[in-house]
Amino acid sequence: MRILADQNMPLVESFFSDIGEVIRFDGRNLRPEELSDADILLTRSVTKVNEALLAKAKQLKFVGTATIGIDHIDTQLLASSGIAFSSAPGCNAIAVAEYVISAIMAYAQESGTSLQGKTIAIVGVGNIGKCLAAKIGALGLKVLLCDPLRYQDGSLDSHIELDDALKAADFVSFHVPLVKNGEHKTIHLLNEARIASLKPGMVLINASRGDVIDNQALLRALEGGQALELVLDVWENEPNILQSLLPYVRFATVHIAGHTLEGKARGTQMLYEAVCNTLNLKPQKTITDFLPKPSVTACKLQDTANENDLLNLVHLVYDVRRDDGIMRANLTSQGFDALRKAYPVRREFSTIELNDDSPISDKLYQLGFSKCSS
Ligand SMILES: NC(=O)c1ccc[n+]([C@@H]2O[C@H](COP(=O)([O-])OP(=O)(O)OC[C@H]3O[C@@H](n4cnc5c(N)ncnc54)[C@H](O)[C@@H]3O)[C@@H](O)[C@H]2O)c1
Ligand SMILES: O=C(O)[C@H](O)[C@H](O)COP(=O)(O)O
Repeated sequence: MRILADQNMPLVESFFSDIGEVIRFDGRNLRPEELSDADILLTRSVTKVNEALLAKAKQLKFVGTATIGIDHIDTQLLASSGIAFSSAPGCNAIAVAEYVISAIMAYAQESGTSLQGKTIAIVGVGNIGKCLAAKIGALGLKVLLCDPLRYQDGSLDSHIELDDALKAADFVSFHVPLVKNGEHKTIHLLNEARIASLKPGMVLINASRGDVIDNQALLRALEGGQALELVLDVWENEPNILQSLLPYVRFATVHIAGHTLEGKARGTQMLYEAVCNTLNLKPQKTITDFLPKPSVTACKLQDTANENDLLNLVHLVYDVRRDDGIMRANLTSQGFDALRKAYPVRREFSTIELNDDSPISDKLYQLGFSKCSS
């Protein structure tokens, strides 16, 4: 069994070496000939799986992407070709939610803004949006949910129209899939007219897909003096992004919101389970067999702990400004993809255990920190 796997996918050898020979490829430059004798193809988001790529595949049984987004995969083609397919729904939802939390707290700290009573609109309330909504109340933010599809199918009790959310909220965070056609298309969901309608000074966060915001229209608005705060993890036309946006962005990162060690490893595990299912094998391994122990695993909170300590703990685990600094310092010399490949280790809040008897313990648990096991 020949298993082709993206070079940026962790733990493939650990999970798959009992199933077949693992051959690594460069995700942006995979050639159709490389698939001629492949049985399994494991990608991340940068490989377009389409008719041209599969032209020479003769024995492909399974295609998997260790990501949540599937806009790079022609799923209809796979179905009509009898090739099993799996993505990794929710694998990095916690990582993206923690990215947004870190960014909002860093913004509040830098601007001297109190978050108490401020409003966040979450656009797209699937795995990530729900995860974020469950956590963000710990910061005192009021949550508005915008997801017409989930409201229509009855899985959401409340829904605010996007145009109303954009005028009302203090923070707007996008968590929609990239959909290019149809009634609920999301390409340029935030178009020129909607950008013009944004509440002045609003904090706009995009960790979904770059094409959800018209980047050129955004740049024109900013150059024209529109007052906006921006947190951008995703960009139109990655890896060749519109660099002239950068000076206007408070926190800019190279599409790494989902890149915790746990988030990426969960993606690989989910594909391992899907391949086992396709091949009628019993899965034997989980990420806990392979993930390294974090360097900090517990903190002791005193009864004097306060909101400042909450901020410090969040940023002890993950401060988005580390990644913003890396992007600004190295984008021109190293390029977008190289920075993604060399992404430093990042762990999730849950890797830290905290005692339950401090004034901020419950809020930190809500954000995702763990309770002391002893
Ligand atoms: N930056 C990153 O590193 C990163 C990581 C993971 C996922 N993502 C992106 O985030 C997206 C969302 O992830 P998810 O796990 O929450 O997906 P999901 O499929 O669980 O949820 C997406 C939600 O968006 C809703 N939606 C669709 N069209 C909408 C519209 N026009 N307006 C409002 N809501 C709409 C859907 O009804 C659904 O509830 C992914 O598709 C992916 O592109 C980015
Ligand atoms: O959709 C996703 O899951 C994310 O966008 C994913 O984290 C993208 O990362 P990549 O596959 O490009 O490493």
